Amino acid sequence: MAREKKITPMMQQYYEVRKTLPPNTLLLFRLGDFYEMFHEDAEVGAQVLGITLTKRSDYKMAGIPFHAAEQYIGKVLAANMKVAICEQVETPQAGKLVKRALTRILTPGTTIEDNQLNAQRNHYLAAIEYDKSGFSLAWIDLSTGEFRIAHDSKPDDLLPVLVSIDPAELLLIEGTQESWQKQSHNNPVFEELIHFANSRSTSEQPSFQFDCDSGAQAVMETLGVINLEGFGIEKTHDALGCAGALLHYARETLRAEPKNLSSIREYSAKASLLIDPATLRNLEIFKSTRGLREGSLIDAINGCKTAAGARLLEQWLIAPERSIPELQRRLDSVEQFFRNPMGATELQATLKSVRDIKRILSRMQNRLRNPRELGGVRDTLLQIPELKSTISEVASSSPQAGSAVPADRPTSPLDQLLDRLHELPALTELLDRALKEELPSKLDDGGYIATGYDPELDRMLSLTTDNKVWLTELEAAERERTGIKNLKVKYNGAFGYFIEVTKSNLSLVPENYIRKQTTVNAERFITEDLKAKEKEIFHAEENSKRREEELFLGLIEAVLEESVALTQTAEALAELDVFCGWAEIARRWDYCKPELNDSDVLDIEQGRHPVVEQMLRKDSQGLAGSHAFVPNSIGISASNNQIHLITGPNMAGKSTFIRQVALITLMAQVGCWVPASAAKIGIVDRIFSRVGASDDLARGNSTFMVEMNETANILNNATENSLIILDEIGRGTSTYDGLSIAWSVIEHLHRDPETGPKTLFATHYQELTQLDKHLGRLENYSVAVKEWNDDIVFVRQVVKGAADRSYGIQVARLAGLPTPVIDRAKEILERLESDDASVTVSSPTPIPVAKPRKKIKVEKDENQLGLF
Ligand SMILES: Nc1ncnc2c1ncn2[C@@H]1O[C@H](COP(=O)(O)OP(=O)(O)OP(=O)(O)O)[C@@H](O)[C@H]1O
Repeated sequence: MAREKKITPMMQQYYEVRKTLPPNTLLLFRLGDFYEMFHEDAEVGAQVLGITLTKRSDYKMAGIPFHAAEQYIGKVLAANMKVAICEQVETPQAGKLVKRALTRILTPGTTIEDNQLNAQRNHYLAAIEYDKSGFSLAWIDLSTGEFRIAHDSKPDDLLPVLVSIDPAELLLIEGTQESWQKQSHNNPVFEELIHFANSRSTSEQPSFQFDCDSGAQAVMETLGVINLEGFGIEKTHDALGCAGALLHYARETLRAEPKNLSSIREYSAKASLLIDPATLRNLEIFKSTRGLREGSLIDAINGCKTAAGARLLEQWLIAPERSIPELQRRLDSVEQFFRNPMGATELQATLKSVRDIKRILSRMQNRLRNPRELGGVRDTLLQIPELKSTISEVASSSPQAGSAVPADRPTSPLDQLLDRLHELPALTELLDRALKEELPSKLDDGGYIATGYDPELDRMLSLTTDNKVWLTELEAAERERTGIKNLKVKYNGAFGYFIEVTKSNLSLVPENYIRKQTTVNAERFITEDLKAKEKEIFHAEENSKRREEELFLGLIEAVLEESVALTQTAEALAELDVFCGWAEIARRWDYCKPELNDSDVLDIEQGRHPVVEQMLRKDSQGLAGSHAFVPNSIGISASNNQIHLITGPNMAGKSTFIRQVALITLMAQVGCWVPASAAKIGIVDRIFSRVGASDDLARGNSTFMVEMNETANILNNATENSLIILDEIGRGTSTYDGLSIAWSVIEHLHRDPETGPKTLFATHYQELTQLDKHLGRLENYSVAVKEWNDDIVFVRQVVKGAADRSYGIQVARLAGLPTPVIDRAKEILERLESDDASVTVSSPTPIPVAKPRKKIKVEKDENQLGLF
């Protein structure tokens, strides 16, 4: 009979913890100064972290030093895996098994450690449920305490916000992904959801965790309220199930209640400007088509000096507004700083020394505390009085820069900001008095409480310093007594304090020295006196360390008592940062304050593309602005000139123009000033785009399929308050199919006799320009070029009227196509345009007999047009 292998008590402890963990989790098991992984975890860990795999008795092991654990954990999370931390929870004693406990599970969406978060970006964990009642969504940022829910019967209306928040981790009900796969056939919503789930860490959870009633209960308990009315949320809100799932997951991973959640807000698609996922990508709102921040709108309009400011900007772009009063408040606030550049610059300089209070608070509330972050609270609070007085000065100065400050000033849009900035003098004074100037980042390092703050600590510390003096004196005295000139009193972790005598002096060692250790060149001794003193020193050090930690916890408590005021202050600081940044960008790039109204008109004078303009300026450094952006105006209204059909040569600037109109509208609806000389923006409910040809092979879609999916989405969801930009629709298929689709799309958008979504339609189909004769609200525009001999010069000016030709061959020549190819193309074009398929052109290869271009004649036929 095989003898059963005996498991050591420590490994028993390990297996107990290991069996409770969720799948895809690596267990880091603390053994002294290392976190060890065993068995399969060790194999996976060694591979993911690039560390050595070793074998101990009959199991595999891999370890990482505990002090460098954070960087290794970051790598595991980046590989979309979870990390469970099992710590030693008592001081180890020889011969006794040390107690261990699972203290935390870190997952991609719940980590709150500073070095695992991107300071400039929000870090969300989201839960989704999609059933008969519609689409429910909840998301949480444990690193800041933001908590939101949303429900909509139309999933299309919540996809924009889901894609924009870009959660690091997603919770779904068990079996969800499989059911989405089954339903995805030709259903763009499911396709988008599958793609979305595949591109991030996803955990499927049992369905009871998504139960609405228990979700409501969990939310109330976590927020410490008896109902949710104070947050404007019904107890029966459909997304409370998702919210409950998030809380359950957060509790499981933190191994405690999340302590930094104090409110929950509902996101309403109806109150927001919606930008569907395709348009977010096409307009390069959060990242460029190359997947980088550089080249995106958010990058172009980010003038923030603090990470919290950058995160607020992201939140505002995630949910652009439709509420004019809120947008007006933002625009007016920017104006104050725009008109007071000195004040704004001063504020920005001060903001640089402000710390990320929201994230610091979240960590403190969830038991991750260190002296340096506590010092961050102090350093920030110390700036508040100065910040407030500068803001007051800015608020007091009249809109005309340089004019006198009125004694009794009228209310200012900045008053609201001032009210939310709390000085908290008592807490500031306490932290200032209690903490040293320079602070360690680890609590264990000690030495962070200032001298004079606590007499008891000072007494204990003086004991240890006195003891150290005693040791120096002992060294001098023993040298004197023994005559050993190089005798040293030293310390190491294994033996504590000892006297070291080199081998050559051993004959001089007195009798009371007790030999402890021999090294290559010396012997180490102790004495009774030295041991007694050592005990005294250790005792004093331990006591002072304990006392210091007690004081530290007292300070943390004092900070947490003010967490509401501190959170408000942090939020106000973030706003201040966004406003000052926008004012600076507005000055640097000559932006204007848009006028907002609820009309159906967009009226932009001398508008520019915010990103292309900045790129051109960068590229033209040293060329005295020879590549300056050419501004263009537009006046478009849903009830008057609803559809602008824009033709013009390749490379003329059609796409840039239609995108800039969409971006300017979006910028106005987040409250930012806009790149134009004047702009009147009638609030829009949605921006749609069908731009460029991008295939989506990863999702199994061809270029044309993507194009048609996006077009279908637009036609099904656009309202008369929407803005649509369509770029070369129909180009992904044969000319006639494409032209016919483009044509009927225009007719469809124009079908209502009174009004329709404002549409900018860029096309190379010259035939469409004739539609203006029959569609009353369609106008032709073109991007002008100048002809010079056989060449063209781009002037980038949008003018009224249709373009006469495409100049594709001239542009191809500019692109460097070989001359014979260009000449041949011209020949072919002439033949095709001659309408005569029978003409033989002398050429190396016979020209394929193409179907001649049909002339299109437009005839009035009630609502439809005739094709001949
Ligand atoms: N108003 C402008 N001022 C200066 N440069 C511009 C302007 N508009 C466009 N450009 C430059 O011209 C380039 C081509 O513009 P764009 O892609 O908009 O042309 P297009 O007419 O849509 O071309 P195609 O029909 O081939 O797609 C842009 O990359 C940009 O650098």
